[in-house]
Amino acid sequence: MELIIEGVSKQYKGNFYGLRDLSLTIHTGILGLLGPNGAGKSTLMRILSTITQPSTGRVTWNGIDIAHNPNALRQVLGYLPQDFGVYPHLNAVEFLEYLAAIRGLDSRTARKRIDELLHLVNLHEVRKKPLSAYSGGMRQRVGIAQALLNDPHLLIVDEPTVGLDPEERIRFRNLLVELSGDRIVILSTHIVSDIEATATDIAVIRQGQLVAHASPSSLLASATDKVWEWLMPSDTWAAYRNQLIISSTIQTNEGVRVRVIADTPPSAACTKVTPTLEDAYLYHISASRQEASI
Ligand SMILES: Nc1ncnc2c1ncn2[C@@H]1O[C@H](COP(=O)(O)OP(=O)(O)OP(=O)(O)O)[C@@H](O)[C@H]1O
Repeated sequence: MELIIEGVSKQYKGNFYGLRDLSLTIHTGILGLLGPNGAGKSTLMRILSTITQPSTGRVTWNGIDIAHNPNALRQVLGYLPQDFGVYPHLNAVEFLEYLAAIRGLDSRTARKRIDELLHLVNLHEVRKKPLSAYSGGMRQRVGIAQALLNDPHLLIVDEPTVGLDPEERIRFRNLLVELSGDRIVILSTHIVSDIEATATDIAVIRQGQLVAHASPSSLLASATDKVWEWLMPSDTWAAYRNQLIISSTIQTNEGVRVRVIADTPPSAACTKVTPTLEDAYLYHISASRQEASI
């Protein structure tokens, strides 16, 4: 299984770009697609799910250009869009049966598959309740179930954990790991912890361009020697806050403990610390921002 994105740009009306010359090759496993708001994640997801076409460049699925033959991918695609809506008066079984019928599954196959999927997403016990009674996390799990109706080879989930509480977020992450198996899963998010424990590969995008593409361990390694901890008095902190790239701050009894991203220590008082994935993400985003401003 291979999804190749070659020099893809998406230009919207008014000379706005959603993507700019983005190239990426994706294989089996979970790709975490990380980027700040407006980076182009949804634009890329919509292109990969054949909802929209690139302005230039091409995407191939196992060698087939999806602009010329979208059905080759659609048949094996599962997609959970960012703004997934449900019919609140239907229950989970009715809703999934409705979607299965639209997608042309025969009713006997659909019933069996829906029963399996409701067990998988842990909603079997509440399958007869109207969806209006579901929590946000439960609705997202219905969303995943509908994306899996055709047992897809490519599963795309766009910012699935927005609005979920921490427990539901962890449950959703674990579900994605269970599902990854022998398929490509693309998980778009701006929350680093969503992909920390799940992704086999991470792509970072900013302003429509690819900033980094690596395994989580290589991404972590790329931020080695670039993360510093600085304990400074609370009244000094205000003078620095806009000059530094800050990964986190913790107020302590001794002052403010600041985690700073920088190529060299910003003060002799700093100590080098081991990077987290969040630090590495911030390092790549800020490096690309600096490059763009030169
Ligand atoms: N239909 C459109 N017309 C014009 N510009 C658009 C359109 N859709 C997206 N954009 C612009 O393209 C850029 C990328 O948007 P996109 O929604 O793909 O980003 P994103 O990374 O998914 O952001 P978020 O995390 O906020 O959802 C943004 O600058 C956005 O304003």
